[in-house]
Amino acid sequence: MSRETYVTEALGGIYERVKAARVLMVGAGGIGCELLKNLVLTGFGEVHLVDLDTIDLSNLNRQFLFGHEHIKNSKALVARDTASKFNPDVQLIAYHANIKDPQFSVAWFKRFDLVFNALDNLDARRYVNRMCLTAEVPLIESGTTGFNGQVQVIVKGKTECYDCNPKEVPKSFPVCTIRTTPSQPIHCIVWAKSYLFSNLFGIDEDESPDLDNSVNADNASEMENLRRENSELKRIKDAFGTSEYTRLVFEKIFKVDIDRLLSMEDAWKHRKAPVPILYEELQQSANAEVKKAASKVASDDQPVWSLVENFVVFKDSVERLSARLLQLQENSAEGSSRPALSFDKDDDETLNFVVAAANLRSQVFGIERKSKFEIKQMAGNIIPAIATTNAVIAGVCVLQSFKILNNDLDHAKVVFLSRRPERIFSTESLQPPNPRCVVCSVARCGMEVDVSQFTLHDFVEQVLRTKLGYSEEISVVTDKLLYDVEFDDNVDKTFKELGIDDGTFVTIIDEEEPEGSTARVNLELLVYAKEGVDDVDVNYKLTKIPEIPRKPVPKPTEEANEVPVSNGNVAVSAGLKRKAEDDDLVEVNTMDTKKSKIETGDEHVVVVDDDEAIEID
Ligand SMILES: Nc1ncnc2c1ncn2[C@@H]1O[C@H](COP(=O)(O)OP(=O)(O)OP(=O)(O)O)[C@@H](O)[C@H]1O
Ligand SMILES: [Zn+2]
Repeated sequence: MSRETYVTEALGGIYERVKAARVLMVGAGGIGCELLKNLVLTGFGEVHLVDLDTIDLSNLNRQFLFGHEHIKNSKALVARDTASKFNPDVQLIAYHANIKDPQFSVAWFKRFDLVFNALDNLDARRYVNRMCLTAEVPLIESGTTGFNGQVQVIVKGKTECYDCNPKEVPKSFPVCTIRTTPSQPIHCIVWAKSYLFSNLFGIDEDESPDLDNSVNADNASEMENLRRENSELKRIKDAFGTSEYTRLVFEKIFKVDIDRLLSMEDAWKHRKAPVPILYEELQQSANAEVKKAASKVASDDQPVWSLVENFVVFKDSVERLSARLLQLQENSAEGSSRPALSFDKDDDETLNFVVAAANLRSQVFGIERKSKFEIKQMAGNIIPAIATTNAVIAGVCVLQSFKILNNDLDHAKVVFLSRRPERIFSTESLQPPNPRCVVCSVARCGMEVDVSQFTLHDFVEQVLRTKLGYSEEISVVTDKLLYDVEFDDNVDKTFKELGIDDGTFVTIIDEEEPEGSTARVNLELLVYAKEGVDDVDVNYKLTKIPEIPRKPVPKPTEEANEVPVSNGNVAVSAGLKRKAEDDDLVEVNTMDTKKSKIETGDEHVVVVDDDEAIEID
C-alpha cells in the first residue's frame, strides 16, 4: 500500500490539486508547527516556510517539531528538517527571516497558490494581508488565544480582508489610576513594570505605551504632583550604585509618596486610604523571619510571597539590576546612548523586581497580592497557549484550504473555536469586502521609477496632478506622512532619500470632497525600483492607469467605525510576543444548524452538516 492510498480516498479529486500546490506558511510557532505537519502529511507539493525566530525552551510544550537539542536554532530550518522526514515527497523550503524583508516581494508572493498565516502579532498579519491582496493570492489567516481560535479565508475582491474590521488596540491605563488610586493587582503590576522599573533602570514613564499620560482639566494638578515625584525619584538616582540606594528608593515610593497621597484627604473619603510601609520594620522582621535567601524565595513561583518575603526579593532584585546597569554603563562607548534595561517576562531578575514591587504596593493599598506565576502572566500579558487549540485550528486551516484549491469559495467559512459546552465550533459565511476598508477597498497600481533620481515633487506634479488628476488636497504616506497640502518640506528629496525603494507601498489619500460627493478611495502604489527608466519624456512608468472610484457615501453611524489609515508598514504592535489583544477573537452567536446523531460504540458523535466539524458529546 502506498503512502497515498488513504489520502487519495479521503480527498478524492482534490488530492491532485493538493499535490500540485505551492503554498507559503508564515510563522513556525504554535500553530505553524501543527500546520506544517498537516501540510506535509496531506501531501502539499511544495511548502515554503518563513520564521524570524529561534527556538526557546518555553516553546517546547507545544511546538512539537522542536526538541531540547534545538534550543537557540532557527525555527524555520529545524521545522523543515523535522517535518521533511514525515513525507519525503514534499518539497520544503525554509527561510530564517522576517516576512517583511524585501526579498519577499510581491512577485515572490505571486508564485504561491495559497498563503497561510500562523503569526502572533498584528503588524506582521497586516503586512501579509496586504501583500496577498496586492499579489492576488488567497490567504488563510489564523489565531488562537487560550481555548479560543479562529480561521478566516481572505480572497481579494471577494471576501473581507484582515483589516476590514477595526482591530482593538492594546489597552493603556490612565496614569492617575496607576500612580494614585490603584484598586486591582493589575494596576500595581503596571506601576511596577511601566513606571517604577522604567524610571529606575530603563526608559522614562512618558515613553511607556501602557500609560496614558494625557493631561486634562480633571487631572492637571495631580499630574503636576506626579511630575514633582518623578524629579524627586530622579534625584535619588544620584545615590545609584551605593549601599544606601535601595533604602532610599524604598522609603521614597512606599513611605514619602504614600504620605503625600494621604494628605489629599478628599481622595480617600470614598475609598480605602493607603498605609505606608516602613523599611526598618520590614528589615527587622526579615532578620527574624526569613531564613531563606532571596534567590530561594524568588525561585518559588507558585505560592504568594509574604510581605517580608516580597521585601527581601525587592532589595535583592534592586541590587542585582543596579549592578547590571552599572556594568552596562561602564562598558558603553563614549557618546553612545545611555544604556538601559528593559522588562522581559523571561528575564528572571526583571520579573522578580516587578513581582516584589507590585506586591509591596498592593500591600500599601490593601489589594490582594499575587504569585510570581500569576504576575508573570499579567505583566507579560500572556494567555497560556494551548497545544490542542493550535492543533485544532491548524486542522481547520487545511480543511479551508481544500475549498480554495477546489474553487469552492462559496463553502469556505470563517470558523470560530471556543470552549462553549453546547458547541465548540461556530461558523460565519464569508462577507464581501467592506467598501470603506482603506486596505482592500483601494485602487492599486505599480510604478517603475529610478528611485535615486525621482523626487517627491516629480511624483506629486507629474504623476498625481498631471497624470491622475488629483487636486491640491492629498496626502502621501508610507510608514510616515511624506506630503500634504500644509507639509511640503520633503518635495525636493528623492524617493531613495525618503526611504522609498523597491517594494515600498506609497498610499495616496484624497482629501478633496466635492460638493455632494465623496473623496476618491485611497490609491496604493507599489514601487518597482529601476535604474534609468527608458522613456525620455517621463521618468516613471505606471503598470496601468488605475481607476480610482469615489468612496461610498457614509451612513450616519459608519463614520465612527472607519478603519484607521495605515499602509501596513506602521508598527501597530511593537512586541512580537503573544499579546492578548493581538489575536482578535470575535464572539459570535451560536448558529442554528441541523444536527444528526449517530451512534459509535458508547460515544455520541454529533455531525454538524454545515461544515466538517465533528463534536464529541
Ligand atoms: N514578521 C515575522 N516574520 C516571520 N515570522 C514571524 C514574524 N512575526 C512573528 N513571527 C513568528 O510567528 C510565530 C508565532 O508563533 P507563536 O504564536 O507560537 O509565538 P512564539 O513566539 O513561538 O511563542 P510565545 O510568544 O508564546 O513565546 C513565531 O515563531 C514568530 O517568530
Ligand atoms: Zn479590507
